[in-house]
Amino acid sequence: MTRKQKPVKDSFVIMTELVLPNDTNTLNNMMGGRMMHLMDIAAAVAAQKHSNRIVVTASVDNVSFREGIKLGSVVTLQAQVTRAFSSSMEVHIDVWAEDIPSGTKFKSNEAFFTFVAVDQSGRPIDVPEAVPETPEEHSLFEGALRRRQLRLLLAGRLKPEDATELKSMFAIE
Ligand SMILES: CCCCCCCCCCCCCCCC(=O)SCCNC(=O)CCNC(=O)[C@H](O)C(C)(C)COP(=O)(O)OP(=O)(O)OC[C@H]1O[C@@H](n2cnc3c(N)ncnc32)[C@H](O)[C@@H]1OP(=O)(O)O
Repeated sequence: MTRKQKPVKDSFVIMTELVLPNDTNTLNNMMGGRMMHLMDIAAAVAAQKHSNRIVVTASVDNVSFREGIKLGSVVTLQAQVTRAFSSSMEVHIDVWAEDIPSGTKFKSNEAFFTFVAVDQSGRPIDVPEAVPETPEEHSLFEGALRRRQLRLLLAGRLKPEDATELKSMFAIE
């Protein structure tokens, strides 16, 4: 049976939040854990839109915090599936922080999340293929295999000798 295909853009999610006092530390900057919570939700909704299934977070790649986000800032999260494998989907997320009174805006975070679509019993279930269309979507799609091998290697789920895509990056002619 041929697998259903869906354009990656159909999974696009945009979420806007205001940084409130409960979200901040004693320096009045947004707490990292609160940011990761928002990122998890936005990325999960993108994976749900692609799969039309319940999804669980399987892994989160490196998340770095470049600059503090002040109380009262507006945070905008943009998430989209980059590639689907069998039951898993990689989601790319960009986060922007904006201080509206001063008119300043900067990109505060970027990350890749992996979600797995599951059935009612929590067992992994196949998802549609994700089809990239724009040059940026193609670039994220191509890199997804390499990133998948790296995260599965680090999770002890892939043997180094099977990480062919990764090895090809370091192959010496
Ligand atoms: C009806 C109402 C709907 C609800 C409407 C409301 C929704 C409103 C939206 C809000 C949404 C919030 C969403 C929060 C989402 C959580 O926070 S969920 C809580 C945190 N996460 C968990 O509890 C997950 C716990 N882990 C597990 O359940 C299992 O390990 C997993 C992830 C299902 C994998 O199960 P497994 O038995 O190891 O399966 P296995 O066949 O070996 O692997 C399956 C796939 O997982 C991949 N995988 C496994 N481990 C990893 C890893 N470490 N890294 C990357 N990929 C991995 C495999 O590569 C494989 O991929 P494919 O080759 O199939 O593409």
